[in-house]
Amino acid sequence: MDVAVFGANGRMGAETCRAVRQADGMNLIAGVDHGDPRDEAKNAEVIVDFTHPDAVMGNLQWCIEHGKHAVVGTTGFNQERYDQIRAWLEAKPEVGVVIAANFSIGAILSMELSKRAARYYESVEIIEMHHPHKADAPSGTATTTAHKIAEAREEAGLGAVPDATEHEVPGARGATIEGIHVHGVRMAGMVAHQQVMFGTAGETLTLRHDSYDRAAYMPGVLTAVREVSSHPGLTLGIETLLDLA
Ligand SMILES: NC(=O)C1=CN([C@@H]2O[C@H](COP(=O)(O)OP(=O)(O)OC[C@H]3O[C@@H](n4cnc5c(N)ncnc54)[C@H](OP(=O)(O)O)[C@@H]3O)[C@@H](O)[C@H]2O)C=CC1
Ligand SMILES: O=C(O)C1=N[C@H](C(=O)O)C[C@H](O)C1
Repeated sequence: MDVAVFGANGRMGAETCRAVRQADGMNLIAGVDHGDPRDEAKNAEVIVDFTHPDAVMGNLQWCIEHGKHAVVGTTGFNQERYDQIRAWLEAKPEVGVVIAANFSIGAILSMELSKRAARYYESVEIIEMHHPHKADAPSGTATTTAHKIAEAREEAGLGAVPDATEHEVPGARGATIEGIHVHGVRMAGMVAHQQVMFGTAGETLTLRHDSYDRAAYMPGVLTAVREVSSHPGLTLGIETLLDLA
């Protein structure tokens, strides 16, 4: 399988290029970075994107128009962006696009476990901690986790999380995503870490995941590269590809 990588010189792109080169049955035919022509990737069957929230939509439009399957790890997505991608895919129904905020198995399990735990706790908050070079906040993983928890809480009939705050320095309670407070830390020495804290009378539960090395993402990225052509349309997350959902 011929694979190209957009964002090839970046932290994740470089790791992905290494992983693809070493993977059985995969050839890295192009590594495209800022300023390089996308046409270098025109013979690829699958394109992996680890670029920037400002760049990824243009890259995806190009992939879909050129009939290329895409595996996207770049973050910064929202409903409007997903709707736009689905609209582009209407003209190319055979093309597969997999977008995952996190490819590491620990992060995926942490999101699944958070979804299961959500119904049992009146309180929940998310703390995401990353290296200081990250462009977006909150992280894509924290945003996705918050949406999953909010959905589970709604299904369970839970109301708003308890919070008596009346006086607040702006930002002190973090960002709010569907009613879930999300706090972001940017810290030298860190890679990617997340704590989901649940609380109810007399107890708390903390689900913590730590990524220490970008190698953690590669099994998930390679699975998505292998599977994307068998999943036409837009797939969000790799849970279904891993038989987890
Ligand atoms: N889904 C997941 O599991 C993970 C997702 N991520 C996400 O991946 C993205 C990249 O992260 P990271 O590798 O740390 O970031 P980096 O800044 O290290 O890498 C991004 C690379 O993309 C390049 N780039 C920017 N625009 C374009 C473009 N239009 N075409 C081609 N290349 C471009 C950048 O070049 P330049 O610097 O010159 O602009 C840079 O080399 C982020 O959104 C991050 O949140 C990160 C880790 C895991
Ligand atoms: O920028 C990063 O490093 C990461 N980005 C992703 C995100 O925004 O969730 C995945 C992981 O947290 C690392």
